[in-house]
Order: sequence, then C-alpha cells, then structure tokens
Amino acid sequence: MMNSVSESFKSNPIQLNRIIPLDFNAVPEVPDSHTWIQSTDDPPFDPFAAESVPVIDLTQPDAVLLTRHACEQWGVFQLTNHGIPIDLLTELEFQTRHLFSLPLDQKLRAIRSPEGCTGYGLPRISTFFPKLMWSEGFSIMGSPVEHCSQLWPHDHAKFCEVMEEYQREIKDLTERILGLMLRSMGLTREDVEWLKPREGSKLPQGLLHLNSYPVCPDPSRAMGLAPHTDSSLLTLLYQSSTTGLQVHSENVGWVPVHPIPGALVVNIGDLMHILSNSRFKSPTHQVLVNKTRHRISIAYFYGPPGDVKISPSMTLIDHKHPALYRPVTWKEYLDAKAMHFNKALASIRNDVHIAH
Ligand SMILES: C=C1C[C@]23C[C@H]1CC[C@H]2[C@@]12CCC[C@@](C)(C(=O)O1)[C@H]2[C@@H]3C(=O)O
Ligand SMILES: O=C(O)CCC(=O)C(=O)O
Ligand SMILES: [Fe+2]
Repeated sequence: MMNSVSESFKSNPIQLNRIIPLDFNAVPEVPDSHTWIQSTDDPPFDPFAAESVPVIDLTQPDAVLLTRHACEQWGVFQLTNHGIPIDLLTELEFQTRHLFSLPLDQKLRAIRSPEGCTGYGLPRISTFFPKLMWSEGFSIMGSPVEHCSQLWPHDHAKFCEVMEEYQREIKDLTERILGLMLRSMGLTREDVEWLKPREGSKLPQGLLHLNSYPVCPDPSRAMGLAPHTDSSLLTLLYQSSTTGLQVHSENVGWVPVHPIPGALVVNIGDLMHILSNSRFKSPTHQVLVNKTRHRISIAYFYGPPGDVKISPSMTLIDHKHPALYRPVTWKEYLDAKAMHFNKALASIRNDVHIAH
C-alpha cells in the first residue's frame, strides 16, 4: 500500500528531473535562469521592531498557553528544551552537509523520480515560478537505503542510521507538540481519536526533507526557497546556525527567524489551519541565501493517516463560527496544492455566511 504523499505524487508527477540542477560551485555569478527580481511591495524590515517569533521552552509550566498564543499570532515558534539530544542534531547536520558536498553527477544518481518521494532534486514548488531557486533538496520517506546505495554503494550505513534515528525521535516529538496544540485549542484526546495511526499500520506519516542553500555570489538577485506555506499538519525544522529563514507577518512584513543553537522551529501547516477552522494560520515563509555560508536545514513534515479526512473540528464550530473548509485527506490536499499552489486553501473553502 502507498502512503498519502506517494499517492499524490503519482497523480501529479512533475518533470523536474528533466531540469538539470545547477552546479552551484561551478558558477561565478547568478545565471539568468536563477535571477529573481526582488519585490518592493513590503516595507523594509526594521531590525529594532519589537516583534519577533516567540520562543517556547517545552518544560515551562505554561507551555500550553504560550503555544496557543504563538499559533494564533504567528503560526510559528521556536522550541527549546525539546529533548532531542544536541549530539544527534550535530550529527544530522554533518551527514546532510556530507551528502550535499558530493559532486553533482554523483547526487544525480539518486535523483527523485517524477512520482517519487525519496531522492535528490529541486523543490517541488519550482514549477510555479519562472525562475529557479538557489537550493537543492533530498527527501526521505521511510528508509533511505535504496537511494543512498546509489549515492554511496558501500558506505551509506552511517548516513542511513542517523536519518532513521532522527526520524524516530522527531516523530515522537512532533506527536507531543501536536497534542499540545490541540489541547491549547480546547480539544480533548477523544476529539482527535482519529489522528492516531491505525493499529499495525507501518506506513510513515512523516517526510524528512534535507535542504541545501549553497553560498551565492549575489544573494540580492537570488531566492533560496520562494514564499510558500507547508502542506502538512505541522512541520518541525532544524535550521542549524545560518540565517535566511523569514516568516511573513501581516503587520510587520518579513521577519527573520534568528537561529537559536539547538532549537527547533515549529511551523503550522495548511491542514492544521483547516482543522482549527482558521484559528491557527499557516504562515507564509521564505529562505534567502548568503554570500559566505552554506545553509543547511532539515524539515519534518507531519500529516494524518491516509484514510483520515481533515475538517474543521466540530468543537470549534457553531452558528457564529461556521466550518470554513471542506473535509480533505492529506492526499487530496497535496493534489490541490499541486494544482493551485498558494490558492489551495481557498480552493477548498466553503462559501459561508457568518451570522451576527
Ligand atoms: C509532504 C510534503 C511537503 C512538501 C510537498 C511534500 C513533499 C515535499 C515537501 C516540500 C519540501 C520543500 C518545500 C516545499 C514547499 C516543496 O516544494 O516540497 C514542501 C512541500 C509543501 O509543504 O507543500
Ligand atoms: O530552510 C528553511 O529554513 C525552510 C525550509 C522550508 O520552508 C521547507 O522545507 O518547507
Ligand atoms: Fe516550508
């Protein structure tokens, strides 16, 4: 049986493997294919503005309240004291750098097929933009052994071991954070019984995605990862120590998410936006590149079991708060995203009249 992500990719194969990724190390300047015109719609960022993405210590007693606040105001927060050992994060970053530092022709041996989830390639959202991004990625769903033996026929054991151990740890943590978010919305365990993986189901509910943003000769003319929202319930991101991630806030414009050593970034995905009936908003975010440092990040996208329809929670709905979205499975939502990109949420919105 296939999982939701592979099912959606099968129905929406993208021919990104026809585009040969740029050999970033070999180009002295940003080629026309990768040149972006910076938008001037937003006010310039004010570094002295008081606004910044909230930081939540998972061991603090009022974590639930802080979570609700962060999810309503920002849709994103940084998490400290989360229990994932720093040594594992350091090893994860080391292995990720090792992979991306391979010569391009070697990485291309593990290229993602048009309908595949695992392997090397460009961001899937690249098809929605006229110019290419200054980044490359490697996705892993379940075991990476098959693709890694294409990369390193003999010595992939350590890489695979680290990726599998991190997936186990991050899955447990993500489920804890999910519980925290749902409780903070006032939902009980019974309200979300359906979210639990089916007994005996071995299908992964998460996808690990390694991002690499090589050093760029002219960052002002390039884009690391174009503005988007995540198609998950929630995403946990390890961004190591290089700046570049920004989230869009309605009042302030683009706000940088400053790296905090050992912290994880927790990001609301579109499915949580639906489940919360728009109380928690999935934030638009982007990544800028820089001239001197090679940025690495590792995202874990978590979604519901394949047969589960996500819809606005009954406990949040009444005549003043009608259900804003139609029920969708993860696959159906990924299909909508593949078709409508940043209009995907709007494409499943109910036409409702709000009572006063
Ligand atoms: C489970 C997911 C989440 C996906 C699609 C699918 C697998 C790959 C993920 C990413 C990873 C890179 C950014 C993004 C925007 C992209 O292009 O591919 C993500 C996208 C999404 O959040 O929509
Ligand atoms: O590299 C980052 O900080 C963000 C990556 C991201 O947004 C994604 O993979 O969806
Ligand atoms: Fe993202």
